[in-house]
Amino acid sequence: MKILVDENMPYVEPLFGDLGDIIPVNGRTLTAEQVREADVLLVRSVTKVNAELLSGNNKLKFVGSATIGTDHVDLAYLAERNIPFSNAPGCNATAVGEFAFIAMLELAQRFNSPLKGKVVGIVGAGNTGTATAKCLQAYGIKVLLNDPIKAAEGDPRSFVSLETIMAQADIISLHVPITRTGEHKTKHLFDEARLKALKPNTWLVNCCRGDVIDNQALIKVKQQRDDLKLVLDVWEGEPTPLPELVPLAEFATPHIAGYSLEGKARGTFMLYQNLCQLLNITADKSLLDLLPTFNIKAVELATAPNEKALLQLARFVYDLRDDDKMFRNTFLNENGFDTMRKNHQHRREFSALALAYDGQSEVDWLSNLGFSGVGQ
Ligand SMILES: NC(=O)c1ccc[n+]([C@@H]2O[C@H](COP(=O)([O-])OP(=O)(O)OC[C@H]3O[C@@H](n4cnc5c(N)ncnc54)[C@H](O)[C@@H]3O)[C@@H](O)[C@H]2O)c1
Ligand SMILES: O=C(O)[C@H](O)[C@H](O)COP(=O)(O)O
Repeated sequence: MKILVDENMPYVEPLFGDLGDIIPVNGRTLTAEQVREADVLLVRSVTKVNAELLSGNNKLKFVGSATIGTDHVDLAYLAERNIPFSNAPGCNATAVGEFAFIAMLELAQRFNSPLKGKVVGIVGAGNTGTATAKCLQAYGIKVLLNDPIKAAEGDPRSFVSLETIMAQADIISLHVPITRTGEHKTKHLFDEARLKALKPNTWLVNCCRGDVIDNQALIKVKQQRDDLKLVLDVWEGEPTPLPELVPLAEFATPHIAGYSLEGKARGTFMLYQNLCQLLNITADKSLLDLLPTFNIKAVELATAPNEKALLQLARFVYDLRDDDKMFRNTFLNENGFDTMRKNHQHRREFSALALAYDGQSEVDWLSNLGFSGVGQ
């Protein structure tokens, strides 16, 4: 069995090695010719999976995408050809939630404006939005959720309108899929009018898809409004963001909010489970065996951390400033965006770091935030 795999998918060999021959490919430049003889195709978000790519292959048994988003996949075409497909919903939700939370802590430190006490509006309350809310609520932050689709489905959480978020939130974090049609379409959900209407000193965080914000309009508005602070992980026109926009963001990264080692491993693992199920074989590998031990055994806390100390703890796990600096220095290089993604040293999630402290109840919130070992 020929298994064609995006070269940026970790842990393929230990998981799929027994199932067939693994052929790593560049997902961005993958051609129909390369795919012609594949039995299994495993992609990430940069591969357009459609008739143009697949029509020359009549033996494909499975397509998997180790991502949450499916906007790069023509699902109707796969269904028409009866080619089973699965993605990996939730695989990198914790990674994105922690990324957004850490970015907010970094902004708070940079502008000497504590996160504690602010109101955060989350637009899109699915896997990544909920993971972001979980971090914020663990830290005692008031969160407003906007998700008209979930609200209509009867999700029991409280939801507010986008207008309420615009009026009340100090920070807005975007977690919607990109959709271009329909009542709830998200393409340019933040257009010029909405960007202009952001209340003074709003922090806007985008870790979902670049085109949810009109990037040209964002440049225009941001040039007139220094009070707005931006965290941008995703960009219109990836892998070529508008060069004027990058310097306008406080933190700028090349679509790596979901790049935790755990998140990427989970994505590959979910595809492994789905393929095993399809082939009717037992999935006997374990996700836990894949992950290396973290390089810090435990951090002993003498007191419950204040916000500054919390950021220090978070930086043990992920120092966003490093990725931001590297991105600014390299995004204009040829293939700079993709090269940084390919060579990215995936960070760990909070759960990799064990904390030790004597008075458990004072730091319960740290385990709710995801750190392990607190009070054990
Ligand atoms: N930067 C990254 O590395 C990264 C990582 C993971 C996911 N993503 C992107 O983030 C998106 C969200 O991921 P997820 O796992 O949370 O997906 P999800 O499907 O679990 O949640 C998306 C939520 O958005 C809601 N929604 C849709 N349209 C909306 C609208 N107009 N207004 C408000 N809510 C709306 C949906 O009802 C859903 O609950 C993905 O589709 C993907 O594009 C990016
Ligand atoms: O949709 C997703 O899951 C994310 O956007 C994903 O993490 C993007 O990473 P890629 O698949 O491009 O490596």
